[in-house]
Amino acid sequence: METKHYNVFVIGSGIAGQTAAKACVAAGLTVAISDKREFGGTCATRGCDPKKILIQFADLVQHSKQLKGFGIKKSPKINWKAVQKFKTSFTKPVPSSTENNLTDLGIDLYHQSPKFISKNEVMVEGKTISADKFVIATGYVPRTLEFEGFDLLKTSDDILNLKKIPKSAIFIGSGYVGMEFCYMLSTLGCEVTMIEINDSALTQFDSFLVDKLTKVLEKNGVKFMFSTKPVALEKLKKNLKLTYEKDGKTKTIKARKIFNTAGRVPAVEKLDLENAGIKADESGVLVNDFMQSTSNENVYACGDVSSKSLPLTPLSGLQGYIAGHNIINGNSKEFENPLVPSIAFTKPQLASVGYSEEEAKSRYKNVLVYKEDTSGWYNSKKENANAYAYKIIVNERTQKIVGAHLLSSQANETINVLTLAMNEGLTIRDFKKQIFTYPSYTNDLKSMLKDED
Ligand SMILES: Cc1cc2nc3c(=O)[nH]c(=O)nc-3n(C[C@H](O)[C@H](O)[C@H](O)COP(=O)(O)OP(=O)(O)OC[C@H]3O[C@@H](n4cnc5c(N)ncnc54)[C@H](O)[C@@H]3O)c2cc1C
Ligand SMILES: NC(=O)c1ccc[n+]([C@@H]2O[C@H](COP(=O)([O-])OP(=O)(O)OC[C@H]3O[C@@H](n4cnc5c(N)ncnc54)[C@H](O)[C@@H]3O)[C@@H](O)[C@H]2O)c1
Repeated sequence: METKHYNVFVIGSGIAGQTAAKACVAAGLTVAISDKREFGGTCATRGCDPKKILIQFADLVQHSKQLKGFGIKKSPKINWKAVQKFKTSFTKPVPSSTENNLTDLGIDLYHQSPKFISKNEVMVEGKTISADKFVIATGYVPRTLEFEGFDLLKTSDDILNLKKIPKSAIFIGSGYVGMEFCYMLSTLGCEVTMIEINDSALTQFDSFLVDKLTKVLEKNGVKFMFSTKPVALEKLKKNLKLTYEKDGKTKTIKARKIFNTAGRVPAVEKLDLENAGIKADESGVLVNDFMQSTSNENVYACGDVSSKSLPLTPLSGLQGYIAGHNIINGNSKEFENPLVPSIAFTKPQLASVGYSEEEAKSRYKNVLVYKEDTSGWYNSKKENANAYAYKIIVNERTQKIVGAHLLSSQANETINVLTLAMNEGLTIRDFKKQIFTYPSYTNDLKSMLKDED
């Protein structure tokens, strides 16, 4: 049987795997990448990028709905087929351009899931491959829900490729994926029900703001069913029927489409990690601060699949860079948990960076909590916005911001300004000295940090 050797064998061609592979090949190492799906990873082909393209059309409709009666006569009619064509013009070229780019750099490509057969060997495409170092960068896959008929559930991949807006849809799980797409479909005319096992949506965000966002989506027509457990799914002629349990009762609900948005888990199943002594749990492949497996020193893991991930694109890229650096130079760069802003792309958007109020209060002796419903402010009123609010947390002793939570139509941009202020250690006074454009949402941030004196 054919055997080949590389210095570095990377599994997964998303941002994490590509970043590690490119660094290694640039340093003169022999490198290969394998992927069992199209090359390019989740973000560019079936995640962040196509999602934002589709959601901007919902934003347009939502914005025009807000201004109906103030000069807008009719909401724009969306040609979904054309929208899909536009989106596909971004996603379709990704696999071939990624493959061409990697090949041009001198990286060998494999198109299958490799399986570890020993500590330093995998089997892929019928070949035994040995490598000095392996990089596992396989990302996340949707969580499998263990109930009868679960295989009828669709995932975010299917939402992104919908041929038409369904008449009705049920989402199971109100995290980032569920909330973004339930906002999109409900705005574009779909009758949406959200089923969530927890007692609220987006539990990783501030509840003062999540409650407001939930109310906005309810106004959009979304029916939220919290503390509800799906237990079985059945196909009818036109619809799907979901059986669920709530308050000790078992009931059913029907819809044209039912989406599994109940979270994503590390993609390690197919790799036979045990043959290489690589340890993984529900957090992913267990790694130390050098992104190196804690149980096999020949192996690094980065991006969503690593146990140190916060599953977001910028962090996955950073971890890929650190893994690559440490393979080339020996373990010398540590992953230091940077401040990571995150955002749910609804309208209004919900963004967050740093500590929650509870975390800040447990960490610092005295904290100042700036919190307000700002729907009466000019920026909100001028677009007849459906909600505008914030919570900013400051360490009273240092007068520095330690957490910021924003609900606004521009939160995806303004959260970055606060991230910069936090990273640079600006005090409230320093921040308020800045001159920003007017009238802008960034300028509002200064008013949110009210003067104490
Ligand atoms: C719908 C959606 C929207 C998102 N929106 C955002 C957003 O707005 N902002 C943001 O920051 N993040 C967003 N994310 C998260 C973001 O996409 C991920 O954090 C990021 O893509 C992770 O990069 P990665 O390189 O670690 O993994 P991925 O990009 O997932 O790459 C992993 C690759 O490994 C391959 N693979 C898996 N198993 C195997 C195997 N056994 N053998 C070979 N190859 C394998 C996969 O096919 C894939 O190509 C979103 C995710 C989803 C699903
Ligand atoms: N805008 C963004 O940055 C963005 C967008 C999409 C995804 N992502 C990344 O992808 C990751 C995964 O996102 P996600 O939305 O898939 O997961 P998530 O973990 O954010 O949300 C999953 C939700 O499903 C619920 N749930 C779990 N099991 C359930 C069940 N049996 N029945 C009903 N509800 C159930 C959970 O309580 C939770 O509210 C996120 O952590 C995020 O980092 C980011």
